[in-house]
Amino acid sequence: MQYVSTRGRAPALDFEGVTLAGLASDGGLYLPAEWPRFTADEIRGMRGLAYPDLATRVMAPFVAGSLTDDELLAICHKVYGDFGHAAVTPLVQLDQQHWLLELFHGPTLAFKDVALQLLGRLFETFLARRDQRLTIVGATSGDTGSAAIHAVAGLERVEIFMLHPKGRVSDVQRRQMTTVLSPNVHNLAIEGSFDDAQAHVKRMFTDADVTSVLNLGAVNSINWARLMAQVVYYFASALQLGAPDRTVAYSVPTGNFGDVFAGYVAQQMGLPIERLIVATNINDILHRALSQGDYAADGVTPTITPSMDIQVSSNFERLLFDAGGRDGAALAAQMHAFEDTKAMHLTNTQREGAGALFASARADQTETARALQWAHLAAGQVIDPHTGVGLHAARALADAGTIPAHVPLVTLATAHPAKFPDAVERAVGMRPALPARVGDLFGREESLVELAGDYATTRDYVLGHAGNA
Ligand SMILES: Cc1ncc(COP(=O)(O)O)c(C=O)c1O
Ligand SMILES: N[C@@H](CCOP(=O)(O)O)C(=O)O
Repeated sequence: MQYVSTRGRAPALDFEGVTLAGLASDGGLYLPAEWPRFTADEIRGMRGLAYPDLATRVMAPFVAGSLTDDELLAICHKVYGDFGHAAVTPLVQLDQQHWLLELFHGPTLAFKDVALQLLGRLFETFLARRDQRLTIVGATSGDTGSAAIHAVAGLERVEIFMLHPKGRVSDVQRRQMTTVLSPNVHNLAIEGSFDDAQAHVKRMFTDADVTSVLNLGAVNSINWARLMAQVVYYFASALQLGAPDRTVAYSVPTGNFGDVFAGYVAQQMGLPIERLIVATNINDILHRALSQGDYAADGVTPTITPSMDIQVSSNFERLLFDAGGRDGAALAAQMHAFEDTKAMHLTNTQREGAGALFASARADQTETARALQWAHLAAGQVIDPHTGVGLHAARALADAGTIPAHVPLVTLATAHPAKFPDAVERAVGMRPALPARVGDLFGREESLVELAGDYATTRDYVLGHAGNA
């Protein structure tokens, strides 16, 4: 399998190459040159497979040429054998139509573990093959950071610098990052928003002062391998609900557009997905883009769903490229104009390409709290606020008839409620306890460095400290 950049100028790479490269050298994001497709019979043949076997079946076409099926299967067994639930990503029924897909049974209690645990193993495998080291720079609004740190802490060939917006992640999220005291882990709290942190990270990949001395790698969803691993749970859940003989709809709490783009990939591969609902909080650039065609970032407002406090949404570029006819040069011009003005209009082709599959909705804080209350009272489930955004959108679009009543509607439960205990307690009157597997988080020592919000400060810190692990 070969991968091409959304901006059309970086060299095509194989799976090993894109996994280690992260961002393409032209500033674009890598995508498979073409979508592998399963027939209905092939999908039917996946019914009943255990998660590691299913994961191997779904991901095999993407890794072809870089890993054999046996190598991939061995990695999947190691990774998913350690999850806290035998089903890895269990489905929970809420009522006749609504389901939750619990994605938080990994080590750091968020959906990010499903992909990042795998990515850590892939880094190990490919770096050993090449006898290389990797310096990872990443940005997090709370969950990617801890999942990535847990995936690479202690790895001999990898060092990680993780940027988070100072004071804008929950205490549990921060401690899950800063209490990992491994010498190859650096936590940087920077002034500003997640968007600022993400912009610094992307800039480092195209900054010759950095790339001439460091072999940079990415753990954010700009890295294709992240999205590939997330495609699997769409297959796992849809198969349980009757696919390929029945369509299924999903509501996906969205920030960087990675998780929902993985749903788009599943549909391109032949999974019968009725609709993908893009659910945003009040930082609703994606809802505005999909409903009105205007993609305009106007500053981030902190909310009770901090992981989704994002306005510049990395993976939307992948959708604009694919749905817009895969014209790299045109997209590069569109993205450069957006970088200058922070606004762009979607073309008709892009709107039509996206409109057939995607619907969108936004939830304010009151609506989010009401969704938590409904899940608790009507279905006995305590859910996290990000999942609440998704559930609000799911119920709103089902009530409006956008999703027909006979179509099962799955909301992705992206984090464990104990990661956001204050917001959950305010909404439902009870404080969710941290599962025993995260241990004594509040009794541990923290280590982090606070930095000013400008690019040069972050870059100089990384250059000054890389290689000292
Ligand atoms: C708990 C939670 N829900 C939802 C999201 C949004 O996912 P994505 O950025 O893939 O759209 C995030 C962050 O990415 C998250 O941490
Ligand atoms: N919500 C994310 C933001 C980064 O998203 P990613 O999926 O691109 O890594 C977080 O929790 O850090």
